[in-house]
Amino acid sequence: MSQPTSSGQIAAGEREDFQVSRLLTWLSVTAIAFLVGIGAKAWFAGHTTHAWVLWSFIGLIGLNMLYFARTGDQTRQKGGLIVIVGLLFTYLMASGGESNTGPLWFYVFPPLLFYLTDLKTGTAVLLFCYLIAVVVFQFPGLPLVAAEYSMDFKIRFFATLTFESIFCFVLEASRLKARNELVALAETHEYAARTDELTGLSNRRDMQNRLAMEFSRYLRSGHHFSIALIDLDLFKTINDQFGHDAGDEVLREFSALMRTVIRQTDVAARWGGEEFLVLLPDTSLLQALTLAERLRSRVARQPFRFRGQSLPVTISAGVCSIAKAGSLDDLLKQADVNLYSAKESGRNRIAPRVRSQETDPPVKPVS
Ligand SMILES: Nc1nc2c(ncn2[C@@H]2O[C@H](COP(=O)(O)OP(=O)(O)OP(=O)(O)O)[C@@H](O)[C@H]2O)c(=O)[nH]1
Repeated sequence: MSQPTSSGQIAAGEREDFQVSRLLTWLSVTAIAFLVGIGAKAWFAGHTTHAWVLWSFIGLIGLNMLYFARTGDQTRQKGGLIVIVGLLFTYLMASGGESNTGPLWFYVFPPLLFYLTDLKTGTAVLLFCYLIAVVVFQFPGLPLVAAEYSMDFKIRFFATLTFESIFCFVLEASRLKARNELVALAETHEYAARTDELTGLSNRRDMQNRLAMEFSRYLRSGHHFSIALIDLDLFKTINDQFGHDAGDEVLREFSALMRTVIRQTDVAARWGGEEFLVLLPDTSLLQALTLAERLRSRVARQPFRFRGQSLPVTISAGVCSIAKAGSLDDLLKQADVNLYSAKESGRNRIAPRVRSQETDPPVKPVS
């Protein structure tokens, strides 16, 4: 049987993906605008090669955006952006940028990295970038390394960058913790809103939604479905004779038994009090009657016990197929009429009756 599922969780995931995707686009566009600006500044300062290198990064970012627009692959888009930005910062560090201020751009990296990746990957990439920075700073004679920095600058650069990185790590860790707690809380509330507390089955509201969905599926594609409205016989007597706790236990035990009898795709709900509704997708009336009969006979044979006492539990059910009804209201009304008729004919039975149904003794009302 399908238990209440978390459709909200999927929607939240999609919303988050959409937000990250918007942020990536915004970041890419901002990076392009900056590169255009600082490239132009370098150009007018006479550093034409530097300007061209900066502008070539615009092409890489543009290609990354284009790739995402065509494939929708957000993971690769993130990876691509991190690699491009990493390369850009390495270049700025090795070349010194303008007036040896290139490494200052590195401060943009830690928050970006921790937001776009998880904490582990972010830390690993950051440590790798630190390593590159150490190599560039310590070996100014290496090919492609054109800048040389004073010892004071290097110490302050690493000290402030380390402080910023730790700060970003802690902030991102607490952001993730708060987010996960919120998601868990939302899931708990959503589950509670769809579930009957006593039995763990769907509640009436959830069942009404599912019935509406199944009915529109039927209207759209002609998929038939049936319902069984089930009522525990003389339940008031059980409560009166054995106590309310015994009644609760019967409701729980019956629900557990019903779960084992119906299919994964069927949905069982507590419709109210001691009444249950089972939705049987892609099921004809005859198949639904067979299932209801199987459930009835399992309940009749199952020994229900509470604190050492044996409880007399049987069920009656009214079954109806959508093929016999013009609307959902009509379907529910007909199932109710059938349930009434099962009760009238002596309880512990299913209506409408088919010849194959077993005949267990009817339940006698206790006066
Ligand atoms: N223990 C318990 N009892 C409940 C709960 N919800 C409803 N009931 C009881 O279920 C009983 C239903 O009684 P009736 O509607 O008279 O029906 P019945 O005794 O089952 O008789 P028939 O339906 O005619 O077979 C009432 O006594 C309600 O108090 C519940 O959550 N727990």
